[in-house]
Amino acid sequence: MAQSARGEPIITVEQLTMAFGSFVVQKDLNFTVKRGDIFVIMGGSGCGKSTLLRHLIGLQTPAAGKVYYGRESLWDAKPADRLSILRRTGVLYQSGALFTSMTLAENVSLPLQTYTTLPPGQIREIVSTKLALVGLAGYEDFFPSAISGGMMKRAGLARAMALDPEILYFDEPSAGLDPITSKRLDDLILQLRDDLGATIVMVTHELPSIFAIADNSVFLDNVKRTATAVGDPKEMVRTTNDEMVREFLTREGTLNEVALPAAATSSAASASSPSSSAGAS
Ligand SMILES: Nc1ncnc2c1ncn2[C@@H]1O[C@H](COP(=O)(O)OP(=O)(O)OP(=O)(O)O)[C@@H](O)[C@H]1O
Repeated sequence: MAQSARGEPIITVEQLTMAFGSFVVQKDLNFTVKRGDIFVIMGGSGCGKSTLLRHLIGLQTPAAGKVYYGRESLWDAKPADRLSILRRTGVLYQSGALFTSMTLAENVSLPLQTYTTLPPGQIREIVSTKLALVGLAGYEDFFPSAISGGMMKRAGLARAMALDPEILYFDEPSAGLDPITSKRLDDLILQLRDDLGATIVMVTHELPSIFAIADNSVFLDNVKRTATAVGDPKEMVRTTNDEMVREFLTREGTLNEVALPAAATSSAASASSPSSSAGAS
């Protein structure tokens, strides 16, 4: 795909239906991810967030509908073309998914060894650059068992970035991290987006993260089994008429912790109060 400017559509999902056999997980999904955005896939447990991620990264075939990268339809492309589309993406799995018997340098070098013919010296150099980008300079020879959970996530991130992807996918990056480490990871994700110009698509239900770093999002409703809201979550929390979306975005105890505009906080708080909820939708 030709390079396009920030803000142009990089992924377009059209009328996507996802199913396991006759069990429809989500139907008729429509949304666009713009280049340079941090896009969040959100929704309650079991609504299909990970399944959607699997459709976007080429691991699961749609029951119906399209996933476009630029103008190329991922699932209509020939296998070799699909592979070259997916080569432009990197994935950070929930656990960090590092190989425990390999050092951090060996883990990060894997995609480079698998997909490039670069000489070992150059691979070592790239690996050190990527580890430095995520704050792990000097940790090349450490094994995953010798570092913390947050560091493992960052090493996973360095590996996801090894091939300089245009799009980075994160599956619940903050899962299992304490709030401070999680906030640092958010800052790192923002910094990487700004420095590298990458587009980031992230599955998460961490409200502080969602409000702090998302530019855009889709909300998957696990009862209606379709997307009931698309947009910037900071706007969504103020403007939604959907009870489920509002409940998700104003979960008790979290509104005070996130940096919402004052108007959003008061509107969301009043919307969730018993007196106003009757007219909420
Ligand atoms: N391999 C599978 N076969 C059949 N059903 C599946 C399979 N994988 C997931 N499901 C079902 O599909 C639905 C969506 O699952 P998915 O893991 O995508 O949800 P999720 O939103 O990521 O959940 P969570 O927030 O709990 O991680 C669930 O009802 C799940 O039980």
